[in-house]
Amino acid sequence: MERRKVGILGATGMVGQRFIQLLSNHPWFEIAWLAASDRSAGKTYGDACRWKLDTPLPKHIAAMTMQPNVPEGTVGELPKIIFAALDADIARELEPKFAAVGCAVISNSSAFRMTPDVPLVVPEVNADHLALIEAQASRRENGGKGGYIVTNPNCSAIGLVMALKPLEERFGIESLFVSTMQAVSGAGYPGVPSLDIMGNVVPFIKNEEEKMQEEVGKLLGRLDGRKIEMLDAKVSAHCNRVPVEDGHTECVSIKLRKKATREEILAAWNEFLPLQGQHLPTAPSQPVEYDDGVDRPQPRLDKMRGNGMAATVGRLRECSLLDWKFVVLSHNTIRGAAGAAVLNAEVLALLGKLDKLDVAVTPAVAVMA
Ligand SMILES: NC(=O)C1=CN([C@@H]2O[C@H](COP(=O)(O)OP(=O)(O)OC[C@H]3O[C@@H](n4cnc5c(N)ncnc54)[C@H](OP(=O)(O)O)[C@@H]3O)[C@@H](O)[C@H]2O)C=CC1
Ligand SMILES: N[C@@H](CC(=O)OP(=O)(O)O)C(=O)O
Repeated sequence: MERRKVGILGATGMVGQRFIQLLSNHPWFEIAWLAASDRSAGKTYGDACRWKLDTPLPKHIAAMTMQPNVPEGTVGELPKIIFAALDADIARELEPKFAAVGCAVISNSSAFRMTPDVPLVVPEVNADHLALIEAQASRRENGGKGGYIVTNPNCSAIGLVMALKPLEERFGIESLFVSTMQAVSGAGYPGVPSLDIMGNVVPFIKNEEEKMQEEVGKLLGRLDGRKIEMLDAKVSAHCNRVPVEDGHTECVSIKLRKKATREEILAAWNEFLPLQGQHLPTAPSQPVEYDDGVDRPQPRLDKMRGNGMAATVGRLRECSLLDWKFVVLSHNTIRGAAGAAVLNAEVLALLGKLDKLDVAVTPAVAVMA
């Protein structure tokens, strides 16, 4: 099968680098276009990026020239699929420009997650919400070229909803309380100053608690025609930054609508295999893995389960305030960001939603300075 050409916007950042890592040998997608800020445009990727991952930067990627961060002016053809890893303010300005020329914009940013006609998707949880793309087709600013924006959630919300979805399906969720311990890579590069985080815990991450609370409502909400009915449950989040490199850990207490035994809850997680048989390259075979070790999950030991795409759950026990409590861990830049977006793109490919894009941009004739 010929691989589809893709671009990465924000390619030099922490999430952008994960995109490079996950897409360099992807069987369905081929990296053909890279862009970041104006500071990077015109440089080779190798010169523009401070590569921070523990696998080598592929030589052919290091040699690629960074393109301008707008659809116009690309040297050569603009790919129809753009993975975006930009700060929210920049994403708000740039992502619609790519959708308007007919690209599928697979975004990591929070800019449009709560926009009613933009799907906010974790494929194992709510792939049906991708139908909202059709609602975007009628937007005037999308220019009738079939372009659209699809988003994945906040990195802490992703691990949480993976653990919650099987419980919501079988027992219903009335309320929950979650307290996070979030890795420093979640703040991008260079991120939190070392003197603030070494030997310390910072009990504040800007807008994080609000995002977690509202995104859980949309992710576990019900698609009703062209809108999402939010989940009717109370969600309260405390978010903390801890001196961990990668992997967000979350302590959850939950009240269910229907009583459930420990065995029923474990079965719900174990039997949660919504993508089984779809053969998606990035999908973990067991999306929610329960570990019955007394002191698991731990970021150093468990973040790479399912190639960094599984959520590991442990320490299920009764809660004296609500019904049950447990711990969930997921890799924040893989499952929580780039891997989530790649999996969204794989589902879009499977659904044929990458086939009708009509990208028409006049390529620049001159090679950039
Ligand atoms: N890190 C994480 O765990 C997660 C991050 N996200 C989200 O993903 C997005 C990216 O995060 P992250 O990779 O950590 O951030 P970084 O700060 O590490 O990277 C930011 C990227 O944006 C580029 N950029 C900066 N300014 C502009 C501009 N004006 N135009 C175009 N590109 C620009 C940078 O390019 P340059 O090198 O040229 O400056 C760089 O490629 C954010 O929205 C973040 O909230 C989502 C989930 C998890
Ligand atoms: N704020 C998250 C990462 C992130 O970028 O989240 P969002 O995609 O919602 O902006 C963290 O610090 O760990």
